[in-house]
Amino acid sequence: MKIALLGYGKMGKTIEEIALNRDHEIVLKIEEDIDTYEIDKMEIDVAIDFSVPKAAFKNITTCFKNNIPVVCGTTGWLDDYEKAVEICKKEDSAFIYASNFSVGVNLFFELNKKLAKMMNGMDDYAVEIEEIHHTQKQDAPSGTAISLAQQIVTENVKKNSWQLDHAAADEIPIKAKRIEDVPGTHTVSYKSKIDSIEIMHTANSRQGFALGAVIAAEWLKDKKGIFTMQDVLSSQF
Ligand SMILES: NC(=O)C1=CN([C@@H]2O[C@H](COP(=O)(O)OP(=O)(O)OC[C@H]3O[C@@H](n4cnc5c(N)ncnc54)[C@H](OP(=O)(O)O)[C@@H]3O)[C@@H](O)[C@H]2O)C=CC1
Ligand SMILES: O=C(O)C1=N[C@H](C(=O)O)C[C@H](O)C1
Repeated sequence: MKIALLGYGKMGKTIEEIALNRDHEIVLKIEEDIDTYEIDKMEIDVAIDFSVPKAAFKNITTCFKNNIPVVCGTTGWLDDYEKAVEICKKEDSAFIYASNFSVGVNLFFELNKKLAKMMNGMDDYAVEIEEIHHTQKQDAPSGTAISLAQQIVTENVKKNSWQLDHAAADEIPIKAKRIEDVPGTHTVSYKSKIDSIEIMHTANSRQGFALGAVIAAEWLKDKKGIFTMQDVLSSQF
């Protein structure tokens, strides 16, 4: 498979290593404005975007306009997600966005949904999310923490949204910590005077995110439409 890497930082480099080990070819590495590169003249099977929040929307939609399917892991640009989906549909292209491509985190998401369903109505417990990432991270809270919060909101009748730090009664507080070299740790806790319940996912490296993104790209290559990591994993496991 011929892969274009949109973003060649920590994740782009880890994805390259995994893609080469799985016999794919990296035909393009983009590190600046996508218009600088002549992607319309290139043969690309799939693009994988792990860039920066301000570049993701343009990168993704430029690929759709050139009939290139896109796997996107960049976080912090989701105000434009629906617009990207519309453009993908109009161009009859293919798209997967996931706040987290690791298989472990996607299992953790399922656990989070189950626990949220069980805790709905347990009013003595206060729910909170904490995420810890490396100090270079541009966005806060993390995309994964937002996904966890959205999953809880779907299950909990008393919570309508999330808020960084100080939350109102109908909001889930998210604490974002930045500590050097941490790849990504997420904790969901329910605390009462009597006891606490916590679930936690700790990434030990970036390998899990990168492997998940390459698996998603292999899955997406010849498809059309809008998909999620759940679609990918339910067809694999
Ligand atoms: N969904 C998931 O599973 C995961 C998502 N992420 C997300 O992926 C993104 C990238 O993370 P990470 O690799 O750690 O970040 P890095 O900062 O290491 O890499 C981002 C790269 O994008 C480059 N870049 C800047 N402008 C553009 C542009 N216009 N087009 C393409 N690339 C550009 C940067 O170049 P320069 O440094 O020169 O500006 C940099 O090399 C983040 O949003 C992060 O939250 C990370 C891990 C997992
Ligand atoms: O920036 C990162 O590094 C990560 N970003 C993603 C997020 O915002 O959730 C996923 C992972 O936690 C690493």
